[in-house]
Amino acid sequence: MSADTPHVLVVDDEADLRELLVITLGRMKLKATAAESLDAAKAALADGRFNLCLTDMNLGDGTGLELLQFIARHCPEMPTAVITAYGSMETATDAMKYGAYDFIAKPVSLDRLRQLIEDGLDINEVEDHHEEEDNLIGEAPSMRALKAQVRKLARSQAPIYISGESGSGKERIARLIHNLGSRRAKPFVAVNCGAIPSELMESEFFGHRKGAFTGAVEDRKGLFREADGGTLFLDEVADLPLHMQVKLLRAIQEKSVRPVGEAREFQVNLRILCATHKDLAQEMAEGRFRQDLFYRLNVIEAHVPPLRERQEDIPALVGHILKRLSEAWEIAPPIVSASAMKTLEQYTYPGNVRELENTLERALTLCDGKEIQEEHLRLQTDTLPKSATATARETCTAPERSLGQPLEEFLQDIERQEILKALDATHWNRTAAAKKLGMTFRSLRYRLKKLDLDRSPGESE
Ligand SMILES: Nc1ncnc2c1ncn2[C@@H]1O[C@H](COP(=O)(O)OP(=O)(O)OP(=O)(O)O)[C@@H](O)[C@H]1O
Repeated sequence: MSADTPHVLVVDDEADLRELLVITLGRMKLKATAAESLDAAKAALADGRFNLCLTDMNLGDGTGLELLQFIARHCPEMPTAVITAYGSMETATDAMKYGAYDFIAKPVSLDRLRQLIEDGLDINEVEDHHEEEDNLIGEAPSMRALKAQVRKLARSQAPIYISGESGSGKERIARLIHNLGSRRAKPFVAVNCGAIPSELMESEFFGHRKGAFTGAVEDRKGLFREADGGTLFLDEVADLPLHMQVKLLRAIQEKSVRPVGEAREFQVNLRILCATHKDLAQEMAEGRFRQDLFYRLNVIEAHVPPLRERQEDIPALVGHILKRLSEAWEIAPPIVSASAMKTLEQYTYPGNVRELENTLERALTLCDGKEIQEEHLRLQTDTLPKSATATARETCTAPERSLGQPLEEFLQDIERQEILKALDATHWNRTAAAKKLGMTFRSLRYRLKKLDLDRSPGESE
């Protein structure tokens, strides 16, 4: 073994398990040191440098949680995983809150153990991927703290609940956690739970067999299996109907799914991240969100601050967004006049970064392509912000059905116009827009997707 061979510390008071772990590590060509108690582990850590630690939760003279606390103080960079008794999810959750990157339940499966060790050692490589962070603009203290938290969370396998207002960047944070973590080479699958009609949800999530129901013309894998090995991001998770919450909980607990119309179960290995602009704790308190699922998903919370609380980041965001838009539009990036920038900095953005994007997109449409001036922003309180799409549509009067135009298409035009009007009037706050339109948030999300209005042009996938 060379000096570069990763060195793993194994802590367990049960001699049999300790031995099994040491043998497995040896077969993986890794160096192992075993400690039989909390004190012995502390002494080993004080003596040598380790790339990874695997610890049992019961250590005779202490607990795995105490060891995690010691590690957090003395060697926070070292990834640590815990071994828990069968079925004790609460302990596993606690351990992840104390900084463990993952856990493995007894009886220990060798395949799972190998995966756990590989993931842990891969964490050391994560540091090389910092350029990913360049896509997350924000140097305000709250954003710096969030980035530091994201770096830590990327090293863990814990489920994360990302809270924050609509358009504040929750999905972007989820992607960053994935891209910085050990699953980065595997898929990141984002699903908007509010946009899937309730009756299609089970088959969207878990897949179906051809012929399982009318319309199931071919086999479908489902999002869980598409994300296998990677990360599944459940956006607007509070919009999941209760019957799906039960099924989701089961899939997470069993780490397996059964497609509709299929007799077999399929194992899945994924990390779940979720987000909602709603207050999930309140949804739970009011009985709309299952408590058991809440605790399973919300092991650690990351909060994305609203844009109005980090106004110092606005100039950098403006530069970043205009660069992206001008690349997509194949034009040179425009300059922003000093007074326009001042207005942009002072505005409060109920729709957060997405509203800033829409504002700039509209301004870019309205300006001469060289300089964005204050009047192109339309952010004065007496003039509500509008989307570029809406501005373009403003030039048309009420739609008139042209000869031969299919009725369906004509009705969609009207639907699109009404939705854009409501979104403009509410600063692209979709909850408020849905209310204004007299429909549920879920239904609005569904229509936005259907009409291809859920993403601004130039926005990358
Ligand atoms: N810090 C940031 N730096 C650069 N772009 C950002 C940042 N935050 C958000 N964005 C951009 O703003 C838009 C909205 O972000 P995102 O979709 O992540 O928000 P969200 O909170 O998930 O929204 P929703 O609640 O509607 O799902 C995206 O185009 C995203 O790329």
